[in-house]
Amino acid sequence: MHVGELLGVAVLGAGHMGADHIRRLDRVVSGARVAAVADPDPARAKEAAAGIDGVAVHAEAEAALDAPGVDAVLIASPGPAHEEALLAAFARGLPVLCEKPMVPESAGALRVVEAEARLGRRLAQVGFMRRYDAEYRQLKSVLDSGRLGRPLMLHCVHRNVSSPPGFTSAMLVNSSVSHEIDAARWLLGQELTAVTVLRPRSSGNAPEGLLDPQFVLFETAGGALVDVEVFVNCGFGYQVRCEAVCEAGSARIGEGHTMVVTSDGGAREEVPQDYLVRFADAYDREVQAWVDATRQGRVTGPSAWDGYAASAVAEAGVRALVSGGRVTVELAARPELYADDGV
Ligand SMILES: NC(=O)C1=CN([C@@H]2O[C@H](COP(=O)(O)OP(=O)(O)OC[C@H]3O[C@@H](n4cnc5c(N)ncnc54)[C@H](O)[C@@H]3O)[C@@H](O)[C@H]2O)C=CC1
Ligand SMILES: O=C1[C@@H](O)[C@H](O)[C@@H](O)[C@H](O)[C@H]1O
Repeated sequence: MHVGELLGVAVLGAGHMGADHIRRLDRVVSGARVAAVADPDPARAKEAAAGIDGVAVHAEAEAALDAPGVDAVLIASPGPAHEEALLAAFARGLPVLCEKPMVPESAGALRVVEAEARLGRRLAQVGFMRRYDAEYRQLKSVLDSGRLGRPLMLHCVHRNVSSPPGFTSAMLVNSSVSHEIDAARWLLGQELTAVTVLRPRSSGNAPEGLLDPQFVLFETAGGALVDVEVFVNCGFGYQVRCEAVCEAGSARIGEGHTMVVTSDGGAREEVPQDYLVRFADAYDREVQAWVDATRQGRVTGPSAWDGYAASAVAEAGVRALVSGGRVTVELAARPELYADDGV
């Protein structure tokens, strides 16, 4: 692309997240345009691309990458399709914003890291949008300032109203808790080294056979503990909370984002119903930051290494869920390309 031109983005996957990112690229962020959309479901792709000028609609991801005017890729297909899409983008030298989990299995995530390391330059950013959320950023800056002392524990809550069809017990860890894994690594600046998953009695509102809720406990390289209550069929709202307990104080986020409605002699707090509402501003900032950096030829934000580390920790978590025991996290050697990642 030339200076001043809009960044032409191919969006792979036009489901919940893909359609929302297409709307965002088309109407919210500046400096970009949707150049192509790919989805094996042609009706979804056409509906998401409706009304956008000059967009090419394809059933195949690679055809969208090769469409005229494509300078970059946003991957919003299901996790198992990400590795192939990332490698195809790398083969074309295209910068990528890839929704989490980067690749659900750590072996595939490591292949992506190795492919990018062979290129010798970063092309991928992973969609851990909490790093762009105002409350999370405030928490990070309080922890980084040192005024609360050393962090000892993070207590986290991650609740969804209901899980989508096909959601498995493993996905509570490798899809939902992948956000807490990245947030904890980023907030604490420490790797997560071991995982234990406890399984209380499943909610009667969870689909048959789904282990929901779960209680996940991480140990960190610096001796802190991170606990996460994950409950994806809580039925009442989308709640994401995090409290950092430090040597000289604590800081808590996730109580906001509610509207208080007063009527009929009472007051009622309304809770957002999904992530598209709770994290709307974070997604906007994430995609704007990606577009801005990409237009300047830079790659910022969570890296492929962060994506790999999250997958390796989540994989240990799934093993802990199955075994009921404590599982240690094994990470590969970090390539030089990611030496400055901050964790
Ligand atoms: N950052 C966040 O908070 C969130 C991230 N996600 C992530 O976004 C991704 C997509 O999730 P959803 O939109 O909820 O799923 P979805 O099921 O609503 O949509 C996925 C779409 O991808 C299409 N698809 C399947 N294989 C494909 C391929 N090879 N190439 C292109 N398109 C393909 C499907 O036909 C479908 O339209 C996942 O990685 C998920 O983990 C999802 C929800 C929130
Ligand atoms: O990433 C997300 C979904 O894939 C996941 O299924 C949800 O549990 C999370 O809340 C959402 O942010």
